[in-house]
Amino acid sequence: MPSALEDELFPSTPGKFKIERSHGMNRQFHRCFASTSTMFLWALFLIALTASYLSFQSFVDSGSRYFSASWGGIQWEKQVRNSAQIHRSGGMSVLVTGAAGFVGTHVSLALKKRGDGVVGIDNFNSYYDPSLKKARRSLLKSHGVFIVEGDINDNRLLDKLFDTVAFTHVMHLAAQAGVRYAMENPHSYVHSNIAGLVTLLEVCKTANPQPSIVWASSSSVYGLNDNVPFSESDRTDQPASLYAATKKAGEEITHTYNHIYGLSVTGLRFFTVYGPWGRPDMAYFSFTRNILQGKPITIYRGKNRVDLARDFTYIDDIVKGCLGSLDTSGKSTGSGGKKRGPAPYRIFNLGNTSPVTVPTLVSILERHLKMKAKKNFVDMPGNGDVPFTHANISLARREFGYKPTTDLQTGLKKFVRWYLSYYGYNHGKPVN
Ligand SMILES: O=C(O)[C@H]1O[C@H](OP(=O)(O)OP(=O)(O)OC[C@H]2O[C@@H](n3ccc(=O)[nH]c3=O)[C@H](O)[C@@H]2O)[C@H](O)[C@@H](O)[C@H]1O
Repeated sequence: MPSALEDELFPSTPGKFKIERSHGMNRQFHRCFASTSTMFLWALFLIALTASYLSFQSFVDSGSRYFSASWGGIQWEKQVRNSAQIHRSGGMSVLVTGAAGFVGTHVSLALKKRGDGVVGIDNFNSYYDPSLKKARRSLLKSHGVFIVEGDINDNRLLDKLFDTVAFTHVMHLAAQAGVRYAMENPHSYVHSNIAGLVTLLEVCKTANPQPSIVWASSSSVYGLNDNVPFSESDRTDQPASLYAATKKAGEEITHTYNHIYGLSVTGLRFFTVYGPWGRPDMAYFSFTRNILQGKPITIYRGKNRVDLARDFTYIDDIVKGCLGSLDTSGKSTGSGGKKRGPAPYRIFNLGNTSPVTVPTLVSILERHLKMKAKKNFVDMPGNGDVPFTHANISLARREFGYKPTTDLQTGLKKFVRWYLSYYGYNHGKPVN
């Protein structure tokens, strides 16, 4: 039996076996052997502990995934199928991504109203106030459109949706929007506009039947192009923001899937879309809020104090363009993940064809709100903005009769009416 002194000198805790005094070889050999076997036992113990920890973790992971999943189950499938039901002859069943977004809500509603089946998907992220997205969801729900809460990067969810419904079309509007925010959070653009897009295309390519895809590109792809008005054939290889670069990448990525897998693809270059239920991060929206609250607004100016201008496009015109694109999209040709023949690949500008300067936008808002703005003019910071946009829309006009009919004056009047009915005059002001 080892003595207490021995215990003190040769503690049994592995890793602490340091003391080697004047003991004989025999004893050292004995200790060494003893420590090796102890260490071996400890190693075994640690391996067993790690293994059981890992399997526990994976159990917890899959368990929490199962329990926290907001989709799946008989009731859920029933809601998806009901929402996707077509109520007109020759109608389509459309999966709308970003359905709780600005354009997504309007397009979903228009499709549903004319008798098409619509299922939405949206991740309800907090890029801007999610309560506005939830209000849009309620609006859609009241018209029989169900929005699944989930991310387009979740291929299991997308597979499940395609297992549940044979979607004829995908209207892909989910994206990280905003030109200037790309400097703050670049990875969110890669996550949604690139990784999410690829995940969606991977699912579409293997779906049977393959859906036709219409998706939101952006006027920002024209970047530093200064041919006016912007035509689809103009160069788009000089993006001025990461947002624009990810949208341009989307055009190339969708081309690849069209080329290899026979997916029918239509990319729509939207020009600064505005209107009721719009995006609070956009200038017309935040200007309205600030004017009503008596707060100053910042108006960017270009080189040599030239006013910036945008081809502001009213949401109802954009919706017509989206529906026209879906109706003329042509079929995908692949099946079983294999291309069976060439499929359409199209790109269209959806703009208004009459650019308006930002100060003019502000003066229209002042008139509708019957309030003066406190204006700060600032030189355009180098944050991704371009000086002007102007769409040539002849291609969309030729293909599906696209013809915008709402000028900025009329469109902003409708926006202000909606804004005041939704938020009231006191939006953001403390109630006394
Ligand atoms: O067509 C597009 O593809 C894009 O349109 C939209 O981008 P933009 O055209 O930049 O719209 P928006 O932010 O409303 O700024 C409008 C003008 O106000 C100026 N602006 C802006 C903010 C401000 O505080 N001051 C200001 O002068 C600003 O310099 C600009 O001149 C979408 O947001 C984008 O997601 C994308 O879809």
